[in-house]
Amino acid sequence: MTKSYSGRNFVALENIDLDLPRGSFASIIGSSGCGKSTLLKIMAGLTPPTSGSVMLAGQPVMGPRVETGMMFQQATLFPWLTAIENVLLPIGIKSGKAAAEQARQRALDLLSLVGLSGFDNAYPSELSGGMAQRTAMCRMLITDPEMLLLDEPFSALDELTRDFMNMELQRICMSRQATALLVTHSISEAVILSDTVYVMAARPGRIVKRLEIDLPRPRTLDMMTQPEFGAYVSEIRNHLDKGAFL
Ligand SMILES: Nc1ncnc2c1ncn2[C@@H]1O[C@H](COP(=O)(O)OP(=O)(O)OP(=O)(O)O)[C@@H](O)[C@H]1O
Repeated sequence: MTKSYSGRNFVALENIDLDLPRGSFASIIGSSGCGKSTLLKIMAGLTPPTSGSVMLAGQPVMGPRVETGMMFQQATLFPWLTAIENVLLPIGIKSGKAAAEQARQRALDLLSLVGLSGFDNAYPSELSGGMAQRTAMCRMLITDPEMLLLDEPFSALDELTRDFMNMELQRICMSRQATALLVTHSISEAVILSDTVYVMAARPGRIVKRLEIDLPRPRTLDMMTQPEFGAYVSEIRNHLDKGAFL
């Protein structure tokens, strides 16, 4: 697949070929501007590729689909809706108010799954950054998507909350057999979560390395201290553009 931005006569993505088996977790890591977000938008059906296509369960992706859930760096909750109203929003938009009401218990279950029992009626201004991202995670999961597209979802969180959320994400993906594609700037996050890490380089945006991470599941945070983990981190670092990471 390729993507050019015609107005700028600019090749944002060149010869991108990703294969994400059902239930697998892949990460994309690369320097700023190498096209990671563009790739995710194409996968989500938010923008078309210039050539090539995206297939989801054998069907071409022609536009946004309910089978695909997305999360971004910011929680992007509506401030005038409570946590549970935000979670139910995708159901309301897709199937109407009555369907959203019927899904209420499922939304409560999801909030409880991510440790937000009792916060269903809280407004976003009453939630911490981590709690807001957990609410956004519930909003993504309420439609039971097969495919999760995650654009640096936890990068604005402190390290402890981020580690916790990453382990939650793994647990949810494993229990639902969801397929996930994560964009991240963190090498260790990519290694601890992924079955496959794709390293991208810029101008034009392309994949320069595909690395299989052969660590057992479920992954645990203490694996980060193991020599195999360190070896994966070093290998990825070697393939990244010099100076792209601090
Ligand atoms: N709508 C657009 N029109 C023209 N050029 C664009 C558009 N969107 C992105 N680009 C260009 O495509 C390239 C890739 O952008 P993209 O946002 O996908 O990169 P990224 O790897 O996600 O960057 P970052 O890590 O900084 O978020 C950049 O050079 C950007 O300027």
